Amino acid sequence: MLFRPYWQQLLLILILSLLATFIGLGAPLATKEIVDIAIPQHDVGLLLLYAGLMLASPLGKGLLNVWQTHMNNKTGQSVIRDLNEQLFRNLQRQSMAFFTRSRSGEIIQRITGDVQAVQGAITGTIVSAITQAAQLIATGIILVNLNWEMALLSLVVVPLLLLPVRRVSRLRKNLRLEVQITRGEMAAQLAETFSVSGVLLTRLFGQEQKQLLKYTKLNESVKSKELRLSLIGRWYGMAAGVSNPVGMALIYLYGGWSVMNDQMTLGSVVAFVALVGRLYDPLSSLLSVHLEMSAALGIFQRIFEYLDLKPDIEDAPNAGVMPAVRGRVEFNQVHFAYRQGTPALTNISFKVEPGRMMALVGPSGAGKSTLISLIARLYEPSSGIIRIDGMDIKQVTMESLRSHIGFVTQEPYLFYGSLLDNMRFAKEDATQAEVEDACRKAYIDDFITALPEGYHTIVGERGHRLSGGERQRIAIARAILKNPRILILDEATSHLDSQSEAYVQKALEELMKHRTTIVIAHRLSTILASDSIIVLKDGVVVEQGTHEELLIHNGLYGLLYHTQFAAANTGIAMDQLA
Ligand SMILES: Nc1ncnc2c1ncn2[C@@H]1O[C@H](COP(=O)(O)OP(=O)(O)OP(=O)(O)O)[C@@H](O)[C@H]1O
Repeated sequence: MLFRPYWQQLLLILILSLLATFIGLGAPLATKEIVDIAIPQHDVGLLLLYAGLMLASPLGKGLLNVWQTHMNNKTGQSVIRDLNEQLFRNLQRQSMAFFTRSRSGEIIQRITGDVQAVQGAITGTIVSAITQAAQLIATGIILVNLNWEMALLSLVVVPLLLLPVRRVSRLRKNLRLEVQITRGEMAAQLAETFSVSGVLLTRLFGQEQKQLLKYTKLNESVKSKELRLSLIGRWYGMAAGVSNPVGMALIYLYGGWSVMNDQMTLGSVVAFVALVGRLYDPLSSLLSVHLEMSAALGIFQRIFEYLDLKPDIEDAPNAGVMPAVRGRVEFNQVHFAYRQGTPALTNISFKVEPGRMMALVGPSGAGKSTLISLIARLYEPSSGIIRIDGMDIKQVTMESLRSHIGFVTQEPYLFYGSLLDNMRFAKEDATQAEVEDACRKAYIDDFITALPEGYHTIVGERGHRLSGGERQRIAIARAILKNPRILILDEATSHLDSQSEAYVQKALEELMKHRTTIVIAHRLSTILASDSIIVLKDGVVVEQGTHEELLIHNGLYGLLYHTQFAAANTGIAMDQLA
């Protein structure tokens, strides 16, 4: 499948190999003529001719080999490039659920390590198999023509080579797979241990030794398995090496006896022995190709598992582009579960009119984050419909849907790069002026321009050089730049100092203007500013209405509200009280 686009190159390689093989066969045949004809007949001219042929033949073969090896590598490298790209593409299509159940280090290892592990098999083995097979066939034909009895005799050793192959290849396949799985675990551990949060956690809990031990164990296991892998290969190589002289001895015995009885010329025997070498070489190479391939097979399976991975959420076949919207958001009897049997959301229904603001409140784990993630189709409801301006979000492309939605999360992520690049993630072609304008509206422009490198300041992998409040305002500026109709906000629970808090609050007010906003609210001011409130508990809407209505009702919201008031001065967020 991977080689299909390169069939022309493969054909050319095959032709080049056949040509090289035939040209290479000239040397032993010339030996036969020299021994049988030129020397006995004292023909100097013929001797010179065949001697010349003996030189020309390897030269021609060598030149063709250089070209063919280049073609081999080119095809192999192209296949690897395609494989890498296809893996990347397919990973991009996967749903959030896939990434929450995978370890990021393992994903990286699968793309880099696994592809690297089969690189040898792709560039070297698959293509060299063609060459070796060509040489085997060409030599075989000539041998049969020279003397078919001896040709048969030379095959006596073949079973010796073939017998252990099955067992050896199964052993190697399993071992190679185990090595790759262990390497995946190592990569995952590396990624988790050396992430900023991982390092912090390890240091604070003094777990360095324990982690080192875990890593050492994995490392040691890779070493011993690699050693076993190569040892198995060596034993097999030795068995193959011993079988060659056995074949040669048989041929000399039979050939010598035939010459003594004048049934064969000496030249034929010499040429035959030289040619048999060319039969055994590709034969053992082919078998090593087989071994190499079977070892790589397990890894290929892992790669194809990733290539064939079907995304949980895909665009409908007839999905259209969501046009400009006014921003009416509606949930109709929506159910959702991360795992079957444990519902995270049950029968959720509500409407938010364009430009209005709805607050989500409720205890921790109630399903607030889950609910907002469904709007951008990060997860798929098990039943029910979510509509934007009356359009079922499943009937439009995810790209167009998400282009109308702005997300500001509690832990805004910043890629490694300049602040400007990070801002342009929201709008690729934004001019510097547009970026600055958005930052001004998000009350972060002053801070950025005061930095020595201003908008060109590099922010770390997770923006760790910035404080929580600054990061949030950057995220808000990013959303302003994107200018979506629908805004989804997860208000930070982490406490900012009152000045940062005021800045973030002002930035948010700017951002929410004229947009439909759904906010996971932790601050009373946000709740009071909302047009409607939904109270979630255990994935169910327990109360729904305006602040006044809910207060009169005096249920969970009433409780939350009063305790919030009581705690207002101590700065405890609403959900922590529930
Ligand atoms: N990826 C996931 N896989 C499985 N279960 C999950 C996943 N994400 C969340 N949950 C579970 O779903 C439930 C709802 O979680 P959710 O994060 O939506 O709650 P929340 O109301 O936003 O809580 P908080 O205010 O503490 O952030 C929780 O019981 C949580 O453990």
